[in-house]
Amino acid sequence: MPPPTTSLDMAAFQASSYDPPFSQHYSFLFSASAEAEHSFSSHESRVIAECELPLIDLKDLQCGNEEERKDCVAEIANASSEWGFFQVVNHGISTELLKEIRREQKRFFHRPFEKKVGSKLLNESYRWGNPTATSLDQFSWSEAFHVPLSKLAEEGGCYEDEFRSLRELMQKVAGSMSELARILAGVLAKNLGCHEDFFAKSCSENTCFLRLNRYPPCPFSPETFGLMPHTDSDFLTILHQDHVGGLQLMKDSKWVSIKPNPEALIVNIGDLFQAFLCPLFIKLSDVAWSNDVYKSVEHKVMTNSKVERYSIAYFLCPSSDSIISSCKEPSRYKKFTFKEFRRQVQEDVKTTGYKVGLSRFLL
Ligand SMILES: C=C1C[C@]23C[C@@]1(O)CC[C@H]2[C@@]12CC[C@H](O)[C@@](C)(C(=O)O1)[C@H]2[C@@H]3C(=O)O
Ligand SMILES: O=C(O)CCC(=O)C(=O)O
Ligand SMILES: [Fe+2]
Repeated sequence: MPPPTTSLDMAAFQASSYDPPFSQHYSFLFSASAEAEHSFSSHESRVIAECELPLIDLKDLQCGNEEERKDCVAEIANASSEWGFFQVVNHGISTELLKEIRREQKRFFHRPFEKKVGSKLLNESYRWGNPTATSLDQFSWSEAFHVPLSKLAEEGGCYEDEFRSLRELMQKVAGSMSELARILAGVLAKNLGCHEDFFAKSCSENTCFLRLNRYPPCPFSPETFGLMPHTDSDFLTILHQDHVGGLQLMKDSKWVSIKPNPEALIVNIGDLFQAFLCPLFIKLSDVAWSNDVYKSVEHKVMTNSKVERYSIAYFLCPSSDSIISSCKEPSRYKKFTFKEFRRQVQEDVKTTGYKVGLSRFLL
């Protein structure tokens, strides 16, 4: 069936009972006129290069000799500065567990839409589309459960019996990803002259999130975003994408797509690590450094018209009152807390339709 091009055709597009009603609620975004006006050229995504992210084998980090360990640390630090992204194998999370949670995630998202949006499933963490979108490039053709880990631990946290297994799997995956994030953040912090356990202390189970993403097939322009371009509002993200593909990152001012690798987990630097400046009182070396050593890089997800896509993301976040960057020399950013950062992001998304992020806090 050719993709519908007018709002009339759109109504004919039969979404499944579990798909969010994107067409009905956002028809004004997809009507022919809106589409004609919207120049997708700014996010030209037709012919783009596919890249292999830097692939880092973590076995050298834990059981390699000193030389291999140092090489592994250097690979992690270099990729975080040059790409802002890398992928890791021998990360300690079993492929079987990741396959199992994708099965349960699919079963969970395939519940009727009304059930997902109406009930308190996963503590009202459900979100879909983008209610403030006024144009296609502010819209995300996806649905997600953005779950605070603190809620995952709560007994009886609005889980229906038939999804107890999903909750248990989420706890297992969150636990493993937390451990991996702590190790990687420790390596990156130490490379900045900071205590290795700085993040273990400022990011606890109560401040981090696990996000389940589903990207339904999209029958409209192949340039519709599954998730609009953004940088992550955290220190570090650990991401498992399934075999479908669609994730792209900005590299040398061009979008490049990231080839799915079922054995690997993707790691990307968030805004907070880019702005991070080790509090001087625990700076362990006189390394001359400032912020922006590691790069929080813009990325997006593109839809496809054929198959749904799933991903699961772990966000390493500090407590709301954590100070991210002091304005002491040589910081490029004024002093701000995570709470101020998130509030500014939400205000910008509401008023402009886009996240502005770190540039709001430049000195
Ligand atoms: C890490 C995150 C940043 C984000 C919320 C999220 O937890 C995952 C998606 C991100 C995104 C992408 C589109 C928008 O820019 C945004 C405001 C949103 O609604 O989801 C950002 C979020 C953010 O920066 O807070
Ligand atoms: O689904 C993906 O591959 C990326 C998701 C993402 O960027 C996010 O949840 O912040
Ligand atoms: Fe992201």
